[in-house]
Amino acid sequence: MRPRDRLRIAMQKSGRLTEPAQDLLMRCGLAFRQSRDKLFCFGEGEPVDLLLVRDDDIPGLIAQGVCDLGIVGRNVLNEYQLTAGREDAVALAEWRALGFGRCRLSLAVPQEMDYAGPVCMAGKRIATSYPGLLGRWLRERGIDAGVVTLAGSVEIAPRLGTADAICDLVQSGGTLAANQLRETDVLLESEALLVGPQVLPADERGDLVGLLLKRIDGVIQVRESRLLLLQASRGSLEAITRLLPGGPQPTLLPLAGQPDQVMLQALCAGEVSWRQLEEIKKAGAREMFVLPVERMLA
Ligand SMILES: Nc1ncnc2c1ncn2[C@@H]1O[C@H](COP(=O)(O)OP(=O)(O)OP(=O)(O)O)[C@@H](O)[C@H]1O
Ligand SMILES: O=P(O)(O)OC[C@H]1O[C@H](OP(=O)(O)OP(=O)(O)O)[C@H](O)[C@@H]1O
Ligand SMILES: [Mg+2]
Repeated sequence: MRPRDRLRIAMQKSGRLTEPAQDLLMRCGLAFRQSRDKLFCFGEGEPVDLLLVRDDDIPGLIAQGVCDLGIVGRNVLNEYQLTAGREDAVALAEWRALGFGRCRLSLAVPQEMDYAGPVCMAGKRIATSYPGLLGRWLRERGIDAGVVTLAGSVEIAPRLGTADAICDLVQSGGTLAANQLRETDVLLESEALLVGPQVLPADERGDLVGLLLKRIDGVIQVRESRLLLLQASRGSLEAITRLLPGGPQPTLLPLAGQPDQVMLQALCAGEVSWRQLEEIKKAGAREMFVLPVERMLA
């Protein structure tokens, strides 16, 4: 493989992860110009480019050293790790969990089936696009079942009579319900991940990965953070501080000409609800503001 001085990230060309992955990279300060065929995005500021591909191809592209990082669901990464051949150049690691694309890989059976646990699957046929993950789950439980591998529309297999149960991704459960199926066991909890080689390149690309990881941490941290500002008398501070939702110690600023009054500034780890604000006000706060946080660098 020819050495590269630019970092290359693989992401899904078109699908559920495309928009949130683009949004994440944009929030990390990266901007791109897309090629005509829409398969490549050239990084305009930092030397970081994107390769736009089917999500199933992402782990292989990193393992073969074609890309340095990728954004892909844990379901796809783990399936790859269980089923790929031995041609990989590098072992893969979960560098960051990104908090979007949340779903689970579950076993589901027809609503009318008597299901008293995984042993009921012995001798049955299970349709799935995840033969590696399902096979491991069955092996761990010593269950001998048939695995029918399908590329898509797995939920329809029991109605077509080609399988007795399915193992597929579930989020709201709407697709299962629409196909008269009921979820019985969760095999894997998944979300989008930043995936990369276990050992980072020892050149400029390694430094770029370090920089990107720090920015991603900042983006993830501020995504739900709020900055709470309020005024209060020093006497009510103890009661107010007890009500503050999570986060580091608040900062106190004196108010000019009012020695017993302060302004309090607190970084809250999650949303601050109206109810919480009303409670804090009852404890003596006034002039309260809740502000979104744009950037954070620890
Ligand atoms: N219903 C869902 N809700 C949330 N996340 C999901 C859902 N279904 C799948 N995902 C996650 O999003 C990833 C991409 O899903 P998508 O349906 O776009 O993939 P795909 O059809 O395999 O796309 P591609 O054409 O790239 O192969 C999945 O691998 C999974 O991690
Ligand atoms: O529990 P739910 O909220 O219904 O989501 C689950 C469905 O979402 C995904 O399919 P998708 O909608 O991406 O269709 P596809 O697999 O045919 O691309 C997944 O394969 C399930 O079929
Ligand atoms: Mg796919």
